[in-house]
Amino acid sequence: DEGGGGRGGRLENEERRGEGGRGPAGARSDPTCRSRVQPVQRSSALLSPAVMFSTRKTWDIGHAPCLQELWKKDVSLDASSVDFFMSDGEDESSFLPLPSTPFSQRPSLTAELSDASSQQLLIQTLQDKVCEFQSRLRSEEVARHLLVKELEEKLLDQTEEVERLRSELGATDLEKQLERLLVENQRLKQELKSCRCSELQRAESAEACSRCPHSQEAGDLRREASRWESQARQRERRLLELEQELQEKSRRAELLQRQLDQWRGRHAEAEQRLRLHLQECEEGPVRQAAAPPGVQTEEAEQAEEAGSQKALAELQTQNGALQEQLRLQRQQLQELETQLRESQRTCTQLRTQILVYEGEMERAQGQLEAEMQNLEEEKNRVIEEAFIRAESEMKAVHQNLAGVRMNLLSLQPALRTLTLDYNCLKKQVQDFPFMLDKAIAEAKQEICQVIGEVSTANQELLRKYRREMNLRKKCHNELVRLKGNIRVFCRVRPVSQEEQDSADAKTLLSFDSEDDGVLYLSNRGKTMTFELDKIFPPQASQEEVFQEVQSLVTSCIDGFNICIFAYGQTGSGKTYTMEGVEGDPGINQRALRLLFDEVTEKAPDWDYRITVSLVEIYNETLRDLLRENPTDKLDIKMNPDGSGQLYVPGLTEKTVQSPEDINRVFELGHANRATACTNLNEHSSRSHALLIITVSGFNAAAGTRTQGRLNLVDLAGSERIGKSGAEGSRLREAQCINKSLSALGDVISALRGKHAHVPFRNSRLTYLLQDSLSGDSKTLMMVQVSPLPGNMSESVCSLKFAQRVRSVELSSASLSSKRHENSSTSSSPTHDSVELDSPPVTPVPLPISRASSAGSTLSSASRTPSSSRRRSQSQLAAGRLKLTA
Ligand SMILES: Nc1ncnc2c1ncn2[C@@H]1O[C@H](COP(=O)(O)OP(=O)(O)OP(=O)(O)O)[C@@H](O)[C@H]1O
Repeated sequence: DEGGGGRGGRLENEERRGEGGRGPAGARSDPTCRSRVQPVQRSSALLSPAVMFSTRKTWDIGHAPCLQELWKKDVSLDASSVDFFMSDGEDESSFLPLPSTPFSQRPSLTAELSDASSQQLLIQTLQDKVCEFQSRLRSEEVARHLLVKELEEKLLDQTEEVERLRSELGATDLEKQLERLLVENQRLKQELKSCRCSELQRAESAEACSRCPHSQEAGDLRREASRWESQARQRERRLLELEQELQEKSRRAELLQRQLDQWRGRHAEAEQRLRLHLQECEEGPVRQAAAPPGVQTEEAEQAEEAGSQKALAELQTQNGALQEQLRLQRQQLQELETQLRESQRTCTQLRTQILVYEGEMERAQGQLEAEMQNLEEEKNRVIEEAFIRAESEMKAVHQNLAGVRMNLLSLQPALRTLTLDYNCLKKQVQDFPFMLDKAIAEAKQEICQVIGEVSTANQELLRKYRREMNLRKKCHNELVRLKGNIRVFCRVRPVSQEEQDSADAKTLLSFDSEDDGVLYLSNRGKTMTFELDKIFPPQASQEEVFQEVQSLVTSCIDGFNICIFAYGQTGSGKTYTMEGVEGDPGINQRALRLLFDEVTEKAPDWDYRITVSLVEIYNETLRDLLRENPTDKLDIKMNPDGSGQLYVPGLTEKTVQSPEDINRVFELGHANRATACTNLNEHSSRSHALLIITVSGFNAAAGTRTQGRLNLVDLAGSERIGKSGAEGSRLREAQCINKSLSALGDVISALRGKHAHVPFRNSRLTYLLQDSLSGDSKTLMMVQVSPLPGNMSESVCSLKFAQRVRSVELSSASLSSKRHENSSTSSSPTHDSVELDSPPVTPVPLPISRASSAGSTLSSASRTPSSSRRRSQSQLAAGRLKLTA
C-alpha cells in the first residue's frame, strides 16, 4: 500500500508539473477528446471490486511502458523542442492540408525563376536551405522517431507497470483467495450436504425414538443448522456478486485496452502522415534543382526566397500541428494515468474489502466449524443416548414379545372358543329380532291370557272376599253370641311419692305371678281372690295397657262399634289411663294414632274418614266440648232417616287427619271443659267424658262401605254417697253419677242376658251409647283400683262389680262346669262378707264374653295359664262356629 500510495503521489506531482510546463498550449484541450475520455473515467469509477476479481484474463491488457519513465522522456523532449514547435498556435485542422498547399504554390515559383544564374544561386541557396531543411527534417524525424519510440516504450512500460501493479496489488492473491473461497464454498456445501444428511438421519432416529427426551435439543440444533445454512447461502450470494463485479472490471479493462489500441493506431497514422510530408518536402527542392539554370534573376531569387519563407512558414505551421498532436497525446496519457490511479484506488478498496470479507469468512468459518463441532458432538451424544435407550427398549420389547408370544399361545384355544362363541352369539343376535318378535307375540298372547285369567281370578276373589266378609261377620256375630262381647280388665295404680311417705302406704293387693287375671286382696286377715280377663299391676305402662286394647280399636276400622269404659273411684287413675299425661299419652291418643296408621296402611284400597266428637255428661246433661258455647245442652234424638239409630243434633264432629289435629281437638276440649267449671279436677271427677271416634271407610274396588264407632269413656268417680257424705249439689251429683253407673250396669246385664228389653233410656250415658252397646258391638270395662288401704273399701266394691259381671258371664249354660268352678273360687268366705254398694247390677245370667272378638285377639305377650284356659274356651267356641258355618 505504501509503494502504491507513493507512486500515486509521484504521479500526481509529475502531472501537476506537466500541466505547468505545457503553459497556454497545455491549457487548451480538445473538447471532443475530453468528451470521449470523461465517460470512460465515470465508468471506471463505477467498477466494483467483484468485477475486477472475477477473472484473471480481464487484466491482460498487453505490453505497456512505464508511465513514469515515459513522462521523464516526454519532459526532456518537450524541453529541447518546445521553442521550435510552439512558435505557432494553429489548430490541428491546419496541419492536415499541409501537403497540398506547397504543391499548389510550386508552379508559380518555378516560372518566376527565369534567370539561370540567379536560379543557380537560388537553387544553391535553396539546396542549402533544403539541405538545412533536410537536416532539420532529419533531426525532426529522428526526434519524432525518438518520440514514437518513447511512446512505444511508455506503452510498454505502462503495460509492464500494469502487470507489476497487478502483481503488487495481489491480483494473483486475490485469485488465489477467490479460488480458496470457491474451494471453501465447495467444502461448506459438502459439509452442508453432510449436515443435511445427518439431520435426515437424526430426524429418522428421532422418528424411531419418538419418546426421545432430546427431541427438543435436536429441534434446536436443526434450527441452528438452518440458520447457518441461510448464512452460507448469503455468503454464496455475496461471492456471486463479487464474481459479477470482477467480470465487470474485466470488461472495463478490455475497453481500456481497446482504447489504447485505437490510440496506437491514430499515433501510427500521424507518424505516417509526417513521413509523407517530409518526403514531399525533400522532393520539392530536388525538382527545383532539376529545372534549367541561367534564367534565374534576382527577382527569381527573391521570389524563391519568398517561397522558401512561405514553405518555412508552412513547415512551422506543420510543426505547430504536430506539437498540438503531441499535446493531445499527453493529455490522453494524463487521462490514462488518471484512470490508472482510479483503478489503483479501486484495487486498494477492493483489497480492503477482500480483507474484511476474509476476516468475516474466517470468523464465520470458525463459528460454523465450532457449531458443526458442537452439532456433531451433540448428534453423537444424542445418537448414543438413543442407541442405549433403544437397546433397553428393545430388550423390554423382546421380553414383552416373549410374554406376548406365550400369552398368544395360551390364548389361542381361548380365542378359538371365543370365536365359536362369537359366531354363535352373532347367529343368535341375527336371529334375535325374529326371536324377539316371536317372543313378544307369544308374551302378548300370554299376557292377554293371563290378564283374562287374572281378571277372572279377581272376579272370583272379589266374590270370595265378599263371601268371606259376610262369613266373617257372621262368625264374629256367632262368636260374640257364644262368648259375649264384654271384657273386664283391672288396673291398679301405683302408690305416689307422697302416699309412700305416709303411714297408710302399705298396699294390701297382691298379684299371681302365673296368672295375669288373678288379684289377691288382704283385708282383716282374710284374702279375697278376684279373677278377671286381665289385671295390670302398678308397674304396667301405658303401652302395655294399650297393647291389650288395640285389637278392639282396630276392629273399629272393620265397622264394629266399640266402647271402652274407665270405671273406678276418684283418684284411682281413670283419666290417667284414658288421657294419659304429657309425654306418656293414654288410650285416647294412642287409639287415634293407631287408627291413623291402620287407615294409612289400607289407603291404596280404602278411603277412610275419621271424625272426632268430645262430649261431657254432667248431672244427666249432655254438652258438646268442641262447640263454641259448650254450656249449651244437647239432646239425643232418633235419626229421622228411618234407620232407627240415634243421633245428637248439633254435635260437633271434627275431621282429623294427623296427630296435630288430635292435639288441637283435645286442647279445645280441655279448654271448654275448664271454662264450664270452677274446679276442673272436681268437675272431671263428677262428670263423664266421652271421646267419640267415627271411622267411615269405602272400598271402591269392592264397592263396600264400613262405619265403626269407638267410644272412649272416662266415667265419673264411683265412690259411695254415704261414704262421701255429700249434700246439696254434691249429693245431686252423686245421685246422678250413681244413676248413670247403675243404668250402665243394667244395660250390660240386659245385653248379656239377652233380655227382650234393654233399659238404655235410664240414663243419658246408656242412651247415648245405645248403638255402640247393642248388636255386635264390643265393650271393655277397665276397672281402676287404688292400692292404698284407705281406699280398700272402694277398691273392693269396684272389684266386686267387675267380678259380678264376670260371674254372670261364667254362669252361661254352655260353660256350667266352669262357672261352678269359678263360683267356688269367687265365693270365698271373705267375698260375701264385703259390703257391696256398687251400682245395682241386675243379677241376670249373662252370656260368656271372655274371649276376644273375631276382629280382635289377645296379644301373645300376655298369654298365661289363665289365658290358655280362656283360649281353650275360644277354640271350643270356634269349633262350634265352624260347624255352624
Ligand atoms: N298407672 C299410674 N301410674 C302413675 N300414676 C298414676 C297412675 N294412675 C293414676 N296415677 C296418678 O294418680 C292420680 C289420680 O289419677 P287420676 O286423676 O287419673 O284419677 P281419676 O280416677 O281420674 O280421678 P277423677 O275421678 O277425680 O278424675 C294422678 O296424679 C295420676 O297421675
